[in-house]
Amino acid sequence: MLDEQMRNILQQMPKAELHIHIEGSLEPELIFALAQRNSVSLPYASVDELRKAYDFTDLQSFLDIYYAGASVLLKEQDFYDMTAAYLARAQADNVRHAEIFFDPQTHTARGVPFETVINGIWRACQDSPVSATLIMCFLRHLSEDDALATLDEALPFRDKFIGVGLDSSEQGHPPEKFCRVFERCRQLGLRLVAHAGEEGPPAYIETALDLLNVERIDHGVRCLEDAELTARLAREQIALTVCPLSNIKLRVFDTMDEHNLLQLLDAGLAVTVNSDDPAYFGGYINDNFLSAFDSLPLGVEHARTLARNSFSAAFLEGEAKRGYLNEVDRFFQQATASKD
Ligand SMILES: Nc1ncnc2[nH]cnc12
Ligand SMILES: [Zn+2]
Repeated sequence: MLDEQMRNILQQMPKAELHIHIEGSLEPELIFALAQRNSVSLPYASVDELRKAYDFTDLQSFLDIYYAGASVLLKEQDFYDMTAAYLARAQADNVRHAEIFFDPQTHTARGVPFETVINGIWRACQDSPVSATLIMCFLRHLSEDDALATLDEALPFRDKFIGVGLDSSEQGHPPEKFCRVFERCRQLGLRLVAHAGEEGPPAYIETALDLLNVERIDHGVRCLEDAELTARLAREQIALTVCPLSNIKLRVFDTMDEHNLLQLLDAGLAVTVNSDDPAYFGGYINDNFLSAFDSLPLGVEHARTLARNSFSAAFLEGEAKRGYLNEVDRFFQQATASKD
């Protein structure tokens, strides 16, 4: 059991969230409200029935329901409301900065214009006291040509997103499928990340680094299966955006006691803790911290490291980054002062 002081530290420490799919923050209540507002019919009779369907066996079983949930998003205001709800929840968890993924192809394939998606999400970010930037993800189960066409559609809005990522079904869709589009993005000065080593093998982490030139790996927990790769990730301080509750819900690990978060930290990796798809996986970022610290032998020093890592790995300007890191250091000085 976590003691009161540790709970308070985890909840109150300033933190950045670097792995959150905005469509994965769509709570069942909002799905039903938007379905009614937009006259979309859902294959579930009630919020409770929908929630009961959140019993996943792997990544694909989740993605099927996640894409169905996103079908209620049609108007710019829908994207605004979803993003505003996430940012309010993040603020309550003392998130100071969020780098938010969005999946435009999920919406443009249904006939929703790209500008509707990005303008709604972006406007909510502008209106929030939480610092928030956007990372556009390409769906890896679709073709690279589709990703290239999406990039073309996105370019008129280049000032509204800072980077690109790669998500959706990992197995059978290796990073190298997207070499050309990532190279174009690199030349455009976009920051690069990719999901790798969630369900896919450690080799996908290597190719994401070497062939896509990504700067951070989303998930990456399977890296420990390859000692050389682990040593490289530690040496180069490549950040891993780990999502503990997601990994349990999608059965990457059977239970939180078996999660490898502590081994990753002990290997000297630049680990961060994040929520992934909080509406589907049983909690927001603080729930992820609380659950992991409750089940694993992690203490105050680990919390400090994870809070610092979240800002160090963020795509922030030097001065802003130093400001947040100082805030973390002051927080931990005060939080631990009473014990000295
Ligand atoms: N955990 C995850 N892995 C891959 N694609 C995703 N899209 C939303 N959540 C995802
Ligand atoms: Zn993810």
